[in-house]
Amino acid sequence: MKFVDEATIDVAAGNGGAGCASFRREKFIPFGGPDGGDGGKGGSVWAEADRNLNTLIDYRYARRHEARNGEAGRGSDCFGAAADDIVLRMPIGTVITDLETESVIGELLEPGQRILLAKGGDGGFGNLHFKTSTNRAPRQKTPGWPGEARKLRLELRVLADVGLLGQPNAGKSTLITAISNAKPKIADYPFTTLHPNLGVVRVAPEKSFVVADIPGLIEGAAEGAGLGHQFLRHLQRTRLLLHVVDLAPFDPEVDPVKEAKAIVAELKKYDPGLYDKPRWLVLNKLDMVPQEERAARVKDFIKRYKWKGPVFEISALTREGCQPLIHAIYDHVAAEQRAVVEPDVRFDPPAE
Ligand SMILES: Nc1nc2c(ncn2[C@@H]2O[C@H](COP(=O)(O)OP(=O)(O)OP(=O)(O)O)[C@@H](O)[C@H]2O)c(=O)[nH]1
Repeated sequence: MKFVDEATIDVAAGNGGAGCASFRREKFIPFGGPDGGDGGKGGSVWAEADRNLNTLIDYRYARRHEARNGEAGRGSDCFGAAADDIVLRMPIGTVITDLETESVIGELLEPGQRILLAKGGDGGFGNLHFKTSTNRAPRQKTPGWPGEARKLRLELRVLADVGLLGQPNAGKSTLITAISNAKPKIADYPFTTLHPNLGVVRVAPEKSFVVADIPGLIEGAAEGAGLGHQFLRHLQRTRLLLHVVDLAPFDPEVDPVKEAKAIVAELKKYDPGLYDKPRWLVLNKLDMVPQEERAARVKDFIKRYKWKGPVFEISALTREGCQPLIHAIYDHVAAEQRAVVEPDVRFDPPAE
């Protein structure tokens, strides 16, 4: 799966229709007044977020999108018809940038959200418009205004619902592979995650969420040493962070509590927004801990780490404990989604 999906398109709104200069010409009315109508407005071009789309691929082929011009005004007080707007449907997470000014026009974040890409030109004035008490037979009319035209870059930032945080080698890639459709590169040496791994986790046919690795978030990342900068942006809408901890480090000198604290300190320094997200602890590699020692090891970790939030004990390798984890994640993500959608639902208080 390609992480960033991009396309460049041209959009052109319609021009406004020209105003008309005309005079009433009727039998028995010798000096009919002006009756030239205004031109119609040109169609505008909009982007609209559609939750059923997940790629910009169509825009790599269909690159030019033009709305129609407004109709010209006519005599007999006829105003030109406005042209219809056109609406380009795009996936949620699309960022739209004006290529000429390099400024971001907007980002589609919620289903149904619309962003104006190019405004249709207003219609010109017909001579009807210029009639005054002193000039009863104006011949003026104005052409329609031109519609806006722009060259745009569309960039899809996949918005992960869940971000994975953890020291290199904690088992993040293995966990993503265990629970999702992603096939990240896994190696038993640190820093294998050079690209963010993304996976769709399907809990049931219509129930899924997106999980993403947060790569290279290592000590020093906040100063720019890590690889995470670019990608952390994509995690801004993440609803939950899973902090994956290697509970059975290969090197006995390594203390998982210290490691965990270091990562979280880094996160706080780098991105307070992400730091404030709900965070769950995922204690990994339990298959490496003898059965009889597990409970004590987990208890000791939680106590020394002073952790009060949710804890999951898993082995990403054997997949033990992964099912309860993904169901809990789904419930959390779905509840948060409802919370986002709910303000749209009107609630009428009962009549007194
Ligand atoms: N025994 C055991 N080994 C695991 C488990 N999860 C991961 N590993 C191993 O730990 C090593 C590192 O795992 P990765 O999934 O690559 O770790 P990561 O956190 O993605 O590491 P980076 O990509 O370097 O950030 C690999 O050799 C995995 O096979 C587990 O639950 N049990």
